[in-house]
Amino acid sequence: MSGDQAPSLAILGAGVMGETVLSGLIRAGWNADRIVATDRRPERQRDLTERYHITMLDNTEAAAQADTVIVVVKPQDMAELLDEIAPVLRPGTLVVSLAAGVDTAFMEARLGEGIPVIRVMPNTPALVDEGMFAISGGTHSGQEHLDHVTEILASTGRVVTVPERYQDAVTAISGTGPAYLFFVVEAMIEAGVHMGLPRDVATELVVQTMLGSAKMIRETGEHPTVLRERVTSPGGTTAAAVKVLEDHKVRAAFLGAIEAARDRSRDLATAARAAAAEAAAAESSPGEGAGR
Ligand SMILES: NC(=O)C1=CN([C@@H]2O[C@H](COP(=O)(O)OP(=O)(O)OC[C@H]3O[C@@H](n4cnc5c(N)ncnc54)[C@H](O)[C@@H]3O)[C@@H](O)[C@H]2O)C=CC1
Ligand SMILES: O=C(O)[C@@H]1CCC=N1
Repeated sequence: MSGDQAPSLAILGAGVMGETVLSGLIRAGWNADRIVATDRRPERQRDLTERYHITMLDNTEAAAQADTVIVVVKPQDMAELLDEIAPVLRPGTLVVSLAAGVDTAFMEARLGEGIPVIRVMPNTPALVDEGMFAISGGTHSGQEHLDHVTEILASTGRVVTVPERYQDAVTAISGTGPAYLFFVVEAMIEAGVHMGLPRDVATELVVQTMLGSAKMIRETGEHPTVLRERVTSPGGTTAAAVKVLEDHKVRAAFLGAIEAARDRSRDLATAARAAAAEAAAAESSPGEGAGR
């Protein structure tokens, strides 16, 4: 899809997640000349240029040049950004959104006919090349677009294609998931410190236990319940600990938390549409919003 000419990829809104993708591409050997990025904060522009030697442009310049445009702003900022770049996109430019809640129908409506779009839910472990990406195509995108995005993202993690109706659940599981696991790690380290372990020792114990457990689930292919039962000696320490977790309904709390994330992802779609409607209303009566 992309030719030899630079640049072939633009990252619009290079905050936490935009930089995660950018740094992964650079680590994977992408020439910095093939990537341009944008951010509305000048200090962020300077910082990224210094660290990655990429060219920072404004949104329309970047979108007009690239074959693939990755949009990574907050859902509420998406309408404004898509409206800004829509007039300058060349036919066939692929637009890829990494935003929670923003669906392909919303993007297609703003970008117009003939612009293929792909929706992606990434996660931050892509920063260490262990990301999880779930991708879904829109009405004007085909297998070649999914393959192209898979190839780009596979340099920093695993990529699965899912029907778009799964994306809110995916957002709640793998998009938000690192935060749940960091939360558990924080709690375990605090417990170690509480019991008198030096913080660095507690951290090392917890992090290696997390990594080893994840690797064990993947490499043995065993169900996590079986693995947990193997740690649980009758009448032992694990049984005592798990009883306290069950007494505090920690499993139910996880289910509730993950459903709340799924629901919030749905709300973000509504918020993105509301922001778009508000912007349209302000444009049709420019005096109204003044002074806010
Ligand atoms: N942080 C995470 O773990 C994940 C984030 N996402 C999605 O990624 C998107 C970005 O999230 P973060 O990177 O966490 O937020 P962030 O706030 O770090 O990054 C957004 C960046 O976009 C810039 N920006 C905003 N409007 C702009 C515009 N019109 N033109 C150019 N730049 C603009 C901001 O200055 C900021 O640097 C969100 O839609 C979020 O749902 C998805 C999965 C995981
Ligand atoms: O918290 C958020 O809204 C974003 C989307 C998934 C992870 N972070």
